[in-house]
Amino acid sequence: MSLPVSSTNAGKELKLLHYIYRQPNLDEIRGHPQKVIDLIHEFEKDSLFMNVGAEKGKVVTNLIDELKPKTMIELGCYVGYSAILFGEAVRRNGGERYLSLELNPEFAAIANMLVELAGLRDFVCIIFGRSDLSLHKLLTSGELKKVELLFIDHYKPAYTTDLKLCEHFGAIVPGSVLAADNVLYPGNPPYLEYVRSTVEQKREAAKSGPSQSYNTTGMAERTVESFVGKDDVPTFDFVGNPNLVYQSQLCQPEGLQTYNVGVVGYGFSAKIFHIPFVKEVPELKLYAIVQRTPKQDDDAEKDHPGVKSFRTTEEMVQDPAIDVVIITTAPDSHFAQCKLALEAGKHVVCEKPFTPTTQEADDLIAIAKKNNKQLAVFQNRRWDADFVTLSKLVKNGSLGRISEYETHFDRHRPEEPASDSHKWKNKVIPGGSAIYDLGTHLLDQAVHLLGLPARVTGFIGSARAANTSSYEDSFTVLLHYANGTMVTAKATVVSPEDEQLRFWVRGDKGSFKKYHLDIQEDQLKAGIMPQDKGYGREPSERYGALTTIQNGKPVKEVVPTVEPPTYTEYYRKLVRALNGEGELPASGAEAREVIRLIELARESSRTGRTLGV
Ligand SMILES: C[S@@+](CC[C@H](N)C(=O)[O-])C[C@H]1O[C@@H](n2cnc3c(N)ncnc32)[C@H](O)[C@@H]1O
Repeated sequence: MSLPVSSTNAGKELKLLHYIYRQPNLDEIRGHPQKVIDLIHEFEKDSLFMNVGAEKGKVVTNLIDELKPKTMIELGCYVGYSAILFGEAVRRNGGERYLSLELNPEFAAIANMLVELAGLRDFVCIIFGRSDLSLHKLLTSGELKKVELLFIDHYKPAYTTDLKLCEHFGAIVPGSVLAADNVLYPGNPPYLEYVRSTVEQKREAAKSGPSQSYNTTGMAERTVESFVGKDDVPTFDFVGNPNLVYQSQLCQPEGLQTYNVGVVGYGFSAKIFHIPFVKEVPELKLYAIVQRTPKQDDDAEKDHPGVKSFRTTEEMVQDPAIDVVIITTAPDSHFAQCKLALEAGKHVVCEKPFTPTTQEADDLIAIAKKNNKQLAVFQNRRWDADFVTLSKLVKNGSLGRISEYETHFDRHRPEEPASDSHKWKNKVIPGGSAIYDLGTHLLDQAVHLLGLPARVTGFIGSARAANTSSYEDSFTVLLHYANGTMVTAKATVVSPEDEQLRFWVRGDKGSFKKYHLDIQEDQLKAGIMPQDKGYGREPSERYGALTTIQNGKPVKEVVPTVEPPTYTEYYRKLVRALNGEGELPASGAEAREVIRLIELARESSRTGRTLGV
């Protein structure tokens, strides 16, 4: 039997280890599990870690306090967060040991060091290897006779097979308690079905014998392929003990507040940029969609059974069950739609560009305030992997003082779009044109990273030879900063390049150059969803390069694009803000500043003057 090679490399996990072990007060941390946990929380703010986390952790520590197990086992140790948190609770409750099973040798090694630092080395035992092999050894050697409390948090398809393994060896006894994470998100229908089946149902199913493969029904492809290769099979084929009866209880972390979401519009933006991400966040429930004219092959009701369907926003906002309204219609409708939703007492997420004018943005901000509702704007490109990578380089000083920040959104589409094209993106409407469409992304990123400039110069127009509609398809905007930094934000439709330049940022210590637009939009268009394997991850041939001067000579190194939290982070952050636990992912007030810069750039372009902000 071969040991599957884990596909995860432990880059950020190793950085976590360095971060913790480089703390100047290491001696004060040593022997204090909670201090190690706090440092893990502190470090993981910027990246995505797989820890069970504080809220769900509390559900399990409450169980430990109640059950006081002598031995507790967990499947899936990762870097040891739960082993430290739960190990300490088991020890505090008079327990004897905590066994933690982990497949990935790097994670197991990191966890060992953190457990040691937490002072739990003699209590928590991390067993490296795949869980079925480790469990088999523990059960057949007699080392583990019965399961008191089992925390299941590893490879989702193995939840049921590992449980059956324990059942087979008689380790599940009356009083055994299983705590399984992630059964709702990302979801584990076969496990839930198994523990909720009656004895009769299980006996019936057992007649066909062991399945010899994992049951992955209802699981996302990324879930099935994570940690192990997609062809992985369980090592043992046990039917388990169909005579056992489980009491199944769903434990939501205390205070898990959920929000019903209504989406206005059912076009590209709703389908690609909002609904898939709303569905990724457990606290958000896709509740309703406004689609003015459903068609045979384009019907929200059919695509999302069980989700309410409305024809108008007016009707939808009357539904008292809706908490958050997402506006995905064309920009010239944003003001009216946002106003309607805010005045009906809903929180609002407005697609970018926020509004055609600063005046409308200010009015909406005031309406939100008056109604005591949150108003956010979907500046999702703050979570582009390349922008997150660049931001890290700027913030950690790799580039030194930034003198030039060049940011592009160029394509080669020199032909004028057909006049019957229905896309607002090719029409002359308030809030239309490239500067509103693409400029909002580029300018928002620049302001998010560097702050507001002192002055603006704009050149806005069409790069196409034929432009009968007068649609402004291209722009160059210069942002002049008080400290001398110059931002050049450009988008054009005439750029016959094989690789389009995305960022070129130069400072007195280094220069970062990157080609290609972030991969998420293309993946979404190709049907690759946030839960799919590889979503958001940039292939290495698209990585950017950092050039620094060493010994008087330029030295170039490839900078791997970070694994981004993806656009899902926008909605996670929104939930935290709605819970009163942080800032909005991008507020109306922040988006208003971008609209102001656009207005100034347009005026500058019209008058040929550079304007103060
Ligand atoms: C969600 S993480 C566990 C998080 C951890 N319980 C915590 O809260 O800190 C899942 C872990 O399970 C490990 N894993 C996946 N499949 C496994 C298997 N078959 N046996 C043992 N560990 C496995 C992965 O390498 C990963 O580290």
